[in-house]
Amino acid sequence: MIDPVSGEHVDDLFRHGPLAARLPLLSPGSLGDEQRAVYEALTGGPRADGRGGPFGFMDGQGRLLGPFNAMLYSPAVGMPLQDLGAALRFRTAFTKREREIATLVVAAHLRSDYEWYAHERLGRRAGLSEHELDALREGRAPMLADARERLVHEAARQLAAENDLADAVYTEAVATLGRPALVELVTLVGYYAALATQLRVFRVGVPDGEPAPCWPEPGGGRASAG
Ligand SMILES: O=P(O)(O)OC[C@H](O)CO
Repeated sequence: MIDPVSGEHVDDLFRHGPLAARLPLLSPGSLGDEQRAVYEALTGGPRADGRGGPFGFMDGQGRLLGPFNAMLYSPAVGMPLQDLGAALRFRTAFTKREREIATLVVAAHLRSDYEWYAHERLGRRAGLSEHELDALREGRAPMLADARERLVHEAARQLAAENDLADAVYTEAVATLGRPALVELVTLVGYYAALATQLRVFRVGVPDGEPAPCWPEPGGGRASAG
């Protein structure tokens, strides 16, 4: 979409401002007790250990990047929010590929640069191929041999695009995944949509020095990365 005043692509506007211009990064030394507890849950929890992932969520001064800085501003919400994210990352019944397919569908649908940046790396580590990642980034269905993965993709796509599931997909999801996993999937889509909204509102981009993803133009071309 073109901004009528500046003539720039609106999606690109979010990339050009200084990182976290709207929500200054909080230094570890400035945190109160409740903020410190959230900080320690994030930096001492599963995201930070060997299973945590290959993406940057802390800068050289120990300040949190991505959606995690915002969690410090409201520890009352930030603490359960980070724990919900950890539950979705580490404690569901999904395979890593299934989880990252669903997450990347949301990131691509909402064109969330940081979310894509982080989960593209997690998806690659979970075994998603470059073809599969390209298809997900471009909003296409990847060629998935596994029936469960195809269902996770279609359900996540429908949830992200329509905030609902049609009866046919719902029925197939219950039969294939089971009700507990379907509850987890609906929650996962809502969680990453919430983070993507925060990232957008607070103008949080990818970490310094990392390339932003190339989103497709509405007509089928590629938007330039900022
Ligand atoms: O809750 P996580 O661990 O998936 O982290 C948030 C993402 O990295 C970015 O949206």
